[in-house]
Amino acid sequence: MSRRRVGFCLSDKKRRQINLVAFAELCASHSVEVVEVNLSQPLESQGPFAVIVHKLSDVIVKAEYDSQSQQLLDNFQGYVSTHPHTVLLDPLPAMSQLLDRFASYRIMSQLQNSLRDWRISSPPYLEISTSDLSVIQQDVESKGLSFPLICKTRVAHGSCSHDMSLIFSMAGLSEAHPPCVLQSFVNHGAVLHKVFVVGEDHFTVERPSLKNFPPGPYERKTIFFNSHEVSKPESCSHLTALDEEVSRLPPPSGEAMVALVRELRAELGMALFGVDVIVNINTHTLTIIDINIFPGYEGVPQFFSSLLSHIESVLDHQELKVPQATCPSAPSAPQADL
Ligand SMILES: Nc1ncnc2c1ncn2[C@@H]1O[C@H](COP(=O)(O)OP(=O)(O)OP(=O)(O)O)[C@@H](O)[C@H]1O
Ligand SMILES: O=P(O)(O)O[C@H]1[C@H](O)[C@H](O)[C@H](OP(=O)(O)O)[C@@H](OP(=O)(O)O)[C@@H]1O
Ligand SMILES: [Mg+2]
Repeated sequence: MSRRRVGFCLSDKKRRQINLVAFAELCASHSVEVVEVNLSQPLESQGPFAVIVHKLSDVIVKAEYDSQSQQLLDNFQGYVSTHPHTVLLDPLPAMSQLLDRFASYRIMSQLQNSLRDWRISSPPYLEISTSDLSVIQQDVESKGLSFPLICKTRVAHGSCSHDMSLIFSMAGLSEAHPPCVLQSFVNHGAVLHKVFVVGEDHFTVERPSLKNFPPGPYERKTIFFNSHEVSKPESCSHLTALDEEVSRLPPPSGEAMVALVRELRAELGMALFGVDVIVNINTHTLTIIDINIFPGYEGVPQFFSSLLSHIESVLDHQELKVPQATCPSAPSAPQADL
């Protein structure tokens, strides 16, 4: 059995998106064995694994309310804690924090301090846990949020996590249903810059995005939309078509993206993530609006080669660190709970 065995644990949607057979063939030519992990079977008998690449966000979110998903997660965590040399891409605690927009927006907000020289910021936002309208309105006022506001669910993954709304007035805040975040909307000319990170590499891809709106507040009905209607490569709707032509803004500089990705890698401790950046049409400030776990990497033809390169660097590091345990067979002392 190859010492360089890599397990893949993907959601059905992700499995349809990634041609794992083609990736396994590429890996085989580099003496890396790719194995699909069946989460509903004991991992011990499917292992050993030097690395496990996974997107368990579905399971983690469902485990909150579904015992079968909790069982799958326990099965996975049981294997991980008894195989400390198996490297996860990415670690479960790091992934879990990005499932919560309260946590990920705190990270984006803190990044402003270390990226100030690069004129990289993130919009003012509020964590909403109350349905008391007067409290929400006071907080919007006191925290200096500016209308329009974009309202997003606290949970950042799963079926309802992409349903959002644009709120234009204080009265419209009655449609902000907790737990959610309110984030100042930043006019950016309907162009989104998706930064896809794969280990030491990153790739920036332009995407359609929400159009500009006049600064508020003003009486206008709340607009409800799904983010997957506005920022996919083929997205084209009344929400993404500019009402008036604006001069195209220069894209974020390569150096600024290098600085952003370096800070995010250090902060998150992750290898597979995406960050959404827009350019403020008034200040030309680079504005971080979202961080994603293991995104789709659509528009990144180098994804497979970059992923393999990162996996090989992890395997080489393991072989340097623990030569005999690259592909651990004997479980070691259990690790602290995740
Ligand atoms: N503060 C903001 N200012 C302006 N536009 C925004 C802002 N936040 C989000 N948007 C717009 O809404 C879209 C979806 O927002 P966001 O990326 O947070 O949602 P999401 O569901 O996490 O998206 P995905 O998971 O597909 O990246 C963005 O691509 C952008 O077009
Ligand atoms: O267009 P992208 O690659 O950004 O689309 C991603 C999206 O950003 C989110 O990361 C989705 O993940 P969830 O939030 O978990 O739904 C990705 O869905 P996935 O099922 O492919 O992981 C989109 O690809
Ligand atoms: Mg996004």
